[in-house]
Amino acid sequence: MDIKNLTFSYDKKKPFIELNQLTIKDSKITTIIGPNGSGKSTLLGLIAGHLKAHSGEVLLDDVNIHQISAKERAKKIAVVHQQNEAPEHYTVRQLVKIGRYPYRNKFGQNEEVDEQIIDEAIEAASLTAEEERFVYQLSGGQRQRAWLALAFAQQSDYLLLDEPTTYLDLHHQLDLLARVEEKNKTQNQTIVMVLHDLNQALQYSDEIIVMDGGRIIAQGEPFEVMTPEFIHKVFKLNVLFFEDPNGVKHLINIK
Ligand SMILES: Nc1ncnc2c1ncn2[C@@H]1O[C@H](COP(=O)(O)OP(=O)(O)OP(=O)(O)O)[C@@H](O)[C@H]1O
Repeated sequence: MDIKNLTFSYDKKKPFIELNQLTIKDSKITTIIGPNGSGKSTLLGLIAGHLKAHSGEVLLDDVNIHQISAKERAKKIAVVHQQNEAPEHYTVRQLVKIGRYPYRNKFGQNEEVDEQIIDEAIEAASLTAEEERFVYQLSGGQRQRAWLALAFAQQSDYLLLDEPTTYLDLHHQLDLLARVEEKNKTQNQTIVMVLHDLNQALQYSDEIIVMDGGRIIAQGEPFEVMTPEFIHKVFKLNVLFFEDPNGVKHLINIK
């Protein structure tokens, strides 16, 4: 995915997002970090094709994203938002089935294949025991995983996740990230996610994009980009690296 000369603003007077050039690497996990209001969700909305740039373009295989029909786009890009409104009285399975709609055509659909893909998506999100429950009956964490299962069922090239761990306890945060990582590793799905937790960004990403004031101020491998000096500059945090007994480095906050 390539982004060229992109500008976007919520109020027409002054561009908020201004990006000259950005390439999202295929089959990698890219995480967007940055302070509140820096434009992370807006960038994700532009990449997803939910927002229209004022100038410039988002290219998928050299085709402008807005020239791709909504149905074709849904085969290429799946999005899980921070808050997702489930249709009332849908069971988990019915919700996940929505992920197969883009594959319907005038000849119908191969129901058997679809059912198998839905089974796998529900399994990958660890919701098999919940599949006949109504979505409104689920806990916040289970609900988030139901949306993830829907996105898995889309079998898209790209999976975009906007702060997917926000409503989850730590165990479920790590569980969700592990499931996403598994999809990336086993199916080469390109992942673009927004995370607030800097350690999670460090541990789960191949590439980091740092935003501030609507611009990308750094991009690269996590440990190259996220130095204590840089984190202090962007997030006004005093941090240092701590190496755990397994040799994994973590950022810790100091006074
Ligand atoms: N629908 C909207 N209409 C008008 N302004 C908006 C809209 N959505 C976001 N903004 C503004 O655009 C700016 C960037 O918002 P955005 O949600 O992209 O930031 P973010 O980096 O994702 O923030 P956070 O970390 O708080 O989620 C903010 O100043 C916000 O108030």
